[in-house]
Amino acid sequence: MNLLVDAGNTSIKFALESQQKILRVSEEDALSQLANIEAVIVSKVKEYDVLDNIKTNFINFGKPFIVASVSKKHSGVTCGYNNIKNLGIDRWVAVIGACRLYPNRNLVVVDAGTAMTIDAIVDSQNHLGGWIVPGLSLMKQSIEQKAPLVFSSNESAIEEFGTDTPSALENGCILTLIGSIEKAVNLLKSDYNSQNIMVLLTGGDAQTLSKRLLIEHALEPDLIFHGLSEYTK
Ligand SMILES: Nc1ncnc2c1ncn2[C@@H]1O[C@H](COP(=O)(O)OP(=O)(O)O)[C@@H](O)[C@H]1O
Ligand SMILES: CC(C)(COP(=O)(O)O)[C@@H](O)C(=O)NCCC(=O)O
Ligand SMILES: [K+]
Repeated sequence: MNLLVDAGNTSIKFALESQQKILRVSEEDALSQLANIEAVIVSKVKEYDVLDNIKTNFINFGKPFIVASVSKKHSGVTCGYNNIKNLGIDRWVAVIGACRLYPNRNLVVVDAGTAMTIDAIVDSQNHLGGWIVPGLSLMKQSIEQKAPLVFSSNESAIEEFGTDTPSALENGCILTLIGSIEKAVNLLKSDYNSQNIMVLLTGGDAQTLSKRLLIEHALEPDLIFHGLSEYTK
């Protein structure tokens, strides 16, 4: 059994993996299982103290603690970045996970976390690159911080055109994110002659976006973990 870790900019998530089967667990449960873990594989875009503790524990017992990194090619997928070192590892493992789960589709991989990232993959192995935009919370917070008259509420209505400030803000930000996903799909169709496109949504705001995305898509909350499990081979 392996421990997979997704250390994002907002939160750190854990999963246990055995023979490619993935089970999400709490930090507490992950730590309580350490003695039974053979290897730890980590995607991190930010440092967390708990990771240092796990690493020390693992190294003391002579067990592998693997920090995943981007390579030009992994599991048959070619990285589209010119300088691969600059691509976020969370994006790269999500791309690898997506290609594993949907080997016969052209893909738009959306990780709606602190930032929302979009990555395009054609011919099930050719990563073209992508976009980084502010995530939903960040987008709303940044306007609220700079414009004192703009405020949000937990009760804003779902509507196309907002009829009060919280609703205008919430719907504007969500539909901005939706618009960029649709733009990526349209670009793949028009400029890359791609058919058979699948949009995959992961990250903390995946469900919120799913409700407003009218084109074919799938929720894949464990995409990063599926990608990390390719690093155990
Ligand atoms: N209960 C929640 N706690 C924190 N963030 C949440 C919650 N529900 C939705 N979100 C949204 O999810 C985002 C974080 O998603 P996540 O995938 O964990 O990000 P990251 O991978 O960057 O750590 C937040 O920016 C916020 O917009
Ligand atoms: C774009 C990101 C901040 C997204 O991080 P997240 O929102 O998932 O925490 C992360 O993938 C990152 O730091 N990327 C490095 C820059 C790049 O991918 O080009
Ligand atoms: K993200």
